[in-house]
Amino acid sequence: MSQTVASQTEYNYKVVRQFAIMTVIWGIVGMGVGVLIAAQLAWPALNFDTPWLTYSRLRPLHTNAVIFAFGTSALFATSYYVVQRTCQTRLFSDKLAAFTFWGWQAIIVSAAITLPLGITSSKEYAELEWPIDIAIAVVWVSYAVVFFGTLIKRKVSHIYVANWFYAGFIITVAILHIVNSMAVPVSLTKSYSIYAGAVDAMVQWWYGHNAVGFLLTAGFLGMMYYFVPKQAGRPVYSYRLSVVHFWALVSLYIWAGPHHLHYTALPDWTQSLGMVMSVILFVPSWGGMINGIMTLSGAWHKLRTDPVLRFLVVSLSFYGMSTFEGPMMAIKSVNALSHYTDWTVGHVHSGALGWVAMISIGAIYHLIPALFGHGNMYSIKLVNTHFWLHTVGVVLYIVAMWISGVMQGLMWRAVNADGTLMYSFVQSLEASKPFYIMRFLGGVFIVVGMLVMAYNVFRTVTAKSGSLATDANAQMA
Ligand code: HEM
Ligand code: HEM
Ligand SMILES: [Cu+2]
Repeated sequence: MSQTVASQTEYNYKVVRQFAIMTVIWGIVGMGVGVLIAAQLAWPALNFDTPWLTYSRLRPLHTNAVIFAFGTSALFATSYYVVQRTCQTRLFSDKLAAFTFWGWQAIIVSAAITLPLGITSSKEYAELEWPIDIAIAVVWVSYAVVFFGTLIKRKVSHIYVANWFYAGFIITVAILHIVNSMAVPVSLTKSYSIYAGAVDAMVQWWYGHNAVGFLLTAGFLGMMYYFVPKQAGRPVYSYRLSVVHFWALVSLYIWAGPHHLHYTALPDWTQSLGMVMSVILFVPSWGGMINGIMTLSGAWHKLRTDPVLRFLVVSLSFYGMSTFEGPMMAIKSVNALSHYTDWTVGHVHSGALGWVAMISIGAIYHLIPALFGHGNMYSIKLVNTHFWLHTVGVVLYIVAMWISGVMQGLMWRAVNADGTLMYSFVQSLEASKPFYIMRFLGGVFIVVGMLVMAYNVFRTVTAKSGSLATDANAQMA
């Protein structure tokens, strides 16, 4: 406890606390909207004939809320924490850090207002209109100044590998966002991309794919390299592997975007290049996963008693699964079946709910007690309950989408002896309905888990200092 007080004066934990709490809140909101749109797909009456409640407007609200509010708040919280701890110095500027917090929250609120109103640039994961885009660029550059400023004034000579991944994520997202958002405004709420045709599509998916590679992957690998060793109480399995797979990952990811544009007007050689780079990308991805999982060598028994560690390790298994599935789906003949189907949506959520959400949830469970002066969460049992609710939910979601996705792909390509289509599109929708209900149920499990987390966090934050057990095993027994 005294150590915590000392380090609180030395480090800026306020901004970390703020982002950590908002991670939980935006997680509930973003995944709650996910459950709503999942329900709309099963029961279309839930669109209520109201423009701002229609699926088409709420779907981007979901993706923006989970990626840029939930996931990115987790990245802000953990990167600000990790960079201070590993550089043994306070953040470069408290004021600028506070600006990134309030600025980012303001951007999220403006997204939550404009998207349901139907104000959109129509570029996936970059829907926000130009005034908000400019605000994002300003906040992001401030984030870079705080992060790199802190790295520069570090008190140790070495730069810990987690910071390499956070640094790669911060720089690349800035470049992706600025290049892809270049547009000519025609009014305050409408603009047109400066790119046209196939070039516009390629820029968009260079952005979209690398948002996955650098935000949803590299950033969270930074998280992995700090929180997995910490929670396991073991050093990183191989430091050399971490550096090698960092450089391999960043230099390969950037080429793989065309796998989103197979069989389009994009030149064929570009599609093949994207395919090959995606297949090779499997290697550094698994390098990272193996390095994380092997960090548990000698600490495997802790998985039995520590649900926080379980969140972190299971997230790595999902990371391995989605980065095996992704290269496979990038092969043109496989993509011919998977594209436009729910298989893609299943792949997305094994990455998003399995990898991104689980590693974030694990990291937040590690952070909350540390930030609020406790040895542990209010209830380890409730962390365990959350772990199972989330795991069951993700499995229901992914399995439902695999089945409906492959089924859709096969139904759409089935032909009769005379060459006519065997099934109408509506028949494929009817066949999908049970799986949409199954996905909805998976989502309900997950959101209930998030509410359990919110209660546990609330009780931890408001507990009298020193009143919570410090030994996880004692609580579990
Ligand atoms: C309770 C949890 C969740 C539920 C029920 C849910 C539900 C959905 C639904 C119904 C869709 C639309 C699928 C379609 O168009 O057919 C969707 C799309 C999407 N969701 Fe989620 N979601 C959840 C959590 C998350 C999380 C945590 C993330 C990211 C960290 C995420 C990222 C995405 C993305 C990127 C898409 C777009 C996929 C694509 O275009 O292929 N979701 N989600
Ligand atoms: C080696 C790693 C990976 C490769 C090669 C890969 C490849 C692919 C491919 C081929 C698609 C389908 C494109 C289409 O048919 O439209 C796809 C979609 C997608 N993947 Fe991955 N993937 C990888 C890892 C991941 C991870 C770890 C995540 C999430 C954390 C993720 C998130 C997504 C999203 C959000 C989409 C849907 C984009 C959209 O259409 O809206 N991917 N990926
Ligand atoms: Cu991609």
